[in-house]
Amino acid sequence: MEDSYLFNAGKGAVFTHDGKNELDASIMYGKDLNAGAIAGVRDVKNPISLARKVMQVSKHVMLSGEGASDFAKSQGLEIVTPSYFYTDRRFKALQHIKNEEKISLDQDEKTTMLYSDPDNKKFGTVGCVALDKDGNITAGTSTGGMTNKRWGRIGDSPIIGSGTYANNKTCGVSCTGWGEYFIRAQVAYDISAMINYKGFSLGEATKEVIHKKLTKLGGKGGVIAIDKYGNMQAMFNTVGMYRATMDDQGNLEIEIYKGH
Ligand SMILES: NC(=O)C[C@H](N)C(=O)O
Repeated sequence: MEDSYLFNAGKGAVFTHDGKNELDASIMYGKDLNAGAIAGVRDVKNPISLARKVMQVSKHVMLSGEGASDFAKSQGLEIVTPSYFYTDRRFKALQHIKNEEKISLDQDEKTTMLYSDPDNKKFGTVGCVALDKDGNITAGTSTGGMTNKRWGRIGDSPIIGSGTYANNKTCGVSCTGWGEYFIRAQVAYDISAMINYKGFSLGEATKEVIHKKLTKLGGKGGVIAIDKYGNMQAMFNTVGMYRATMDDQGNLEIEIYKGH
């Protein structure tokens, strides 16, 4: 999905205020709670592969910027020129937001960042949660962040517990949405904690965190999640969220708007 220009991750990522693409990603393994994350990377073709290397090869959990790129090179990952990530559609979205910013200077900056970009209403971050036959859960998330971000802004996607979390005892979660709120609500970890400490089902936990906690804060977005029994859940408070599930028989379901 990072290689598809349609999603806000890898190729097709949104633009920063300065017209650059800065990529964030994270991955977590539920068996041993090992995790890897990278933030603000500009030249690594597949950010999620780099996050995975951080998890598997380094002693660290999170690397950022040029240091993360240096580590990618040392691991032989594919490096691209920053222009590889460019797409017209995303660049136009940045111009659109900047124009609106000029028109409505009195508007709250955060509101402008989110709502004046039509594409951003669907966010477009990519995420994956999986349960294997041995009961191991993995969660991963990759994103370009939010259009018009600046000052090295980092969202929830590379933050373990906010945008990504996995624990074999409970569930795996990957988030998309307005990152600042997902960080403040610790969305991914909180869903796992509700299952762990309160005995909630996956459905109850995702509903509580998205429709009560996050919504009350004013946050917009959603999660995909899978629990240790293989139950799958997509919960969001936006109009739609592109998602697909596949069971152990290979049955594929693809949905965009609210479920039936
Ligand atoms: N597109 C997204 O989902 C944005 C991401 N959650 C962020 O705030 O960086």
